[in-house]
Amino acid sequence: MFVNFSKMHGLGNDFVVIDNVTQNVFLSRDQIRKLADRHFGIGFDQLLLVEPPYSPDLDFHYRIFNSDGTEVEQCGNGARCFARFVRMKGLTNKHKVSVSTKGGDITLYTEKDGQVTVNMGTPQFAPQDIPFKAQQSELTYILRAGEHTIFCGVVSMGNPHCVLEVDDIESADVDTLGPLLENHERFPKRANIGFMQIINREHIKLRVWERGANETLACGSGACGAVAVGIKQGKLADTVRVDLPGGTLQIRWNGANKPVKMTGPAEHVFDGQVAI
Ligand SMILES: N[C@H](CCC[C@H](N)C(=O)O)C(=O)O
Repeated sequence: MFVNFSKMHGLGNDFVVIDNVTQNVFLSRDQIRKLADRHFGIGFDQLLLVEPPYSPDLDFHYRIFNSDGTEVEQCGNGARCFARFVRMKGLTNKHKVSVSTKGGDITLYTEKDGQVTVNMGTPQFAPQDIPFKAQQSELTYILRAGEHTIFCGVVSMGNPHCVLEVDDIESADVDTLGPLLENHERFPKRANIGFMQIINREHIKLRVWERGANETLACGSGACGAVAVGIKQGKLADTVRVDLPGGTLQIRWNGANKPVKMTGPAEHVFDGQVAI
């Protein structure tokens, strides 16, 4: 069977996007892992499936698979590419697209300048909503990881995020602490690990060790989670520039039960066909 796909990226966080509205594609975990391989396959951080809506008041359903083959709840950079893909492929002519995901419904707005704004929903901090093992909700938690004592914030953007504040993003020990914390026993579904350097109240630098994908050049839900944690801790303003290794996102959150909004680019690289 041949499957048509588009290769896309959001700030270097790269995706294979498959139209599963006009195609009928089923991929096993092993097939996804093989396609994700950057030498033996196509190569991507995540694979995105565009599917028909599950209810009449939505435009599409959106499934997300990490390069390790696990299906996950949310992908912020992928959502921006999703918005561009469905218009590029003529699946819709709407500028505002409502999409259901495993982690909740999101709304995608394609701006006139080609940037995409995503309403990522309301951040969740209750331990049981992350999920995260804790007696009660705290602004900062203390975790033992190997010989390290880690102070972190924890939040769900539909998917779980652990956010550490670091003094210098370049020297942060992402390769050691990332996998240790991703697989920490207090995260029953593992977690994405954000390393945040606060430049000022309107500007942070961020690196993310992603659950199921290792460090990526950018993580949209991770940028949203880091800003939400920083605002809740009283360290950030309600609109923040987030500089990631792959580029810059603008994140806005007015607190409490308001949604987090993310604005950034979505790029199409090439179309292809792959035998599965
Ligand atoms: N690794 C994430 C999924 C992709 C998130 C990231 N690529 C984004 O832009 O939000 C997880 O397992 O929850």
